[in-house]
Amino acid sequence: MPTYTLIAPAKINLLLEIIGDRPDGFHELVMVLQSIDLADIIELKALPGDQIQLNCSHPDVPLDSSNLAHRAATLMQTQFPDRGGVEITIQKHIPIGAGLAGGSADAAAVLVGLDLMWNLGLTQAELQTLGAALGSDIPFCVSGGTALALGRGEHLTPLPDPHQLYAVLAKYRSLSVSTPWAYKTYRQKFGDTYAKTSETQEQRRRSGPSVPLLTAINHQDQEQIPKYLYNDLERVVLLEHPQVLALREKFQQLGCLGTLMSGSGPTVFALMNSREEAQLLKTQLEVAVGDPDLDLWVTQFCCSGIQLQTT
Ligand SMILES: C[C@](O)(CO)[C@H](O)COP(=O)(O)OP(=O)(O)OC[C@H]1O[C@@H](n2ccc(N)nc2=O)[C@H](O)[C@@H]1O
Ligand SMILES: Nc1ncnc2c1ncn2[C@@H]1O[C@H](COP(=O)(O)OP(=O)(O)OP(=O)(O)O)[C@@H](O)[C@H]1O
Repeated sequence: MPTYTLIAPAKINLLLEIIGDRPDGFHELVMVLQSIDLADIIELKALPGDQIQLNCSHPDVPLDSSNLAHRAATLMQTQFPDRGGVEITIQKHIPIGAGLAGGSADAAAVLVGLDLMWNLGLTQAELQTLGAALGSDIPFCVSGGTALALGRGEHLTPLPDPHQLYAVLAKYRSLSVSTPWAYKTYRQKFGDTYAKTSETQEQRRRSGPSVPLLTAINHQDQEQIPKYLYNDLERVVLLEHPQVLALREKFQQLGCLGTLMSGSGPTVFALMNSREEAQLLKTQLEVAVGDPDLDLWVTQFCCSGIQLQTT
């Protein structure tokens, strides 16, 4: 049986606005999500029966049914029974608990890979619906690129890709942030400011910080885009982790187009116009911070989600 090798890009949030609560206990969001070329590699091999075997050399990645990739395989077996088992090997490159949707990207790769392996012919929308049952970032990870995400994060509208932007990523290796903790803390601190009705939630969407960013993206006004980066979760995560706030401030001092924490963090990114400028900024931050625990990457915006590796 052939091996299916899939590339699973990470995402950064160019915008994350919290509108209010939903009946299902999640938050109503406005997000602009962007795929980047930092990716996990997922290999799928058919196994007999219905066994799911998970391999990953990264010590912090669970190998049991709590792994999102494992949960994606179980979901596919439930929806499409008697198609066989699968061996999943994850080559981890996306840092864990970083705000980059590492687990979500792996789960999205398993959905796409099993669709191909079992020759199901599912549409991207069908795969995204399956993904939404597992986690709010997974639908975007299936399709990737640049997208507006509403609802819990599963209602996606593709946007023109702001091509040729580069993101320098900075994350302390020893620091991860729990997404549930970030949202729970935000609700505790700012829940009284939430829009409570569907009308007021719609008003927030039409008048919030996403408006100028979406205008700049839709008009492909490259220079304007970085000016309108916005993330509500910074209000809890940067307060809890001052060393992450310091990274954001250092990027600003060194000079970049714009800087923001991605998702629930703690990764902070800074946008630059070229790989050379991004590489220089990475080196400058390395020297300025001088902490061996700080990991840095130079990444480029990419216009796709899960891709089958053909070579
Ligand atoms: C922070 C982001 O990564 C930004 O892209 C996403 O909003 C979170 O995506 P995710 O990690 O796939 O989130 P899920 O696994 O669906 O939910 C994890 C937890 O985050 C909180 N959560 C998530 C999404 C959302 N719209 N509202 C929430 O309050 C809930 O407490 C939930 O139990
Ligand atoms: N395939 C996976 N890769 C990494 N972490 C996983 C995976 N499956 C489950 N996890 C668990 O999920 C937790 C969050 O990891 P993940 O890297 O997805 O966070 P994240 O990038 O912040 O996600 P998001 O940006 O969607 O909030 C980890 O603590 C890990 O235990």
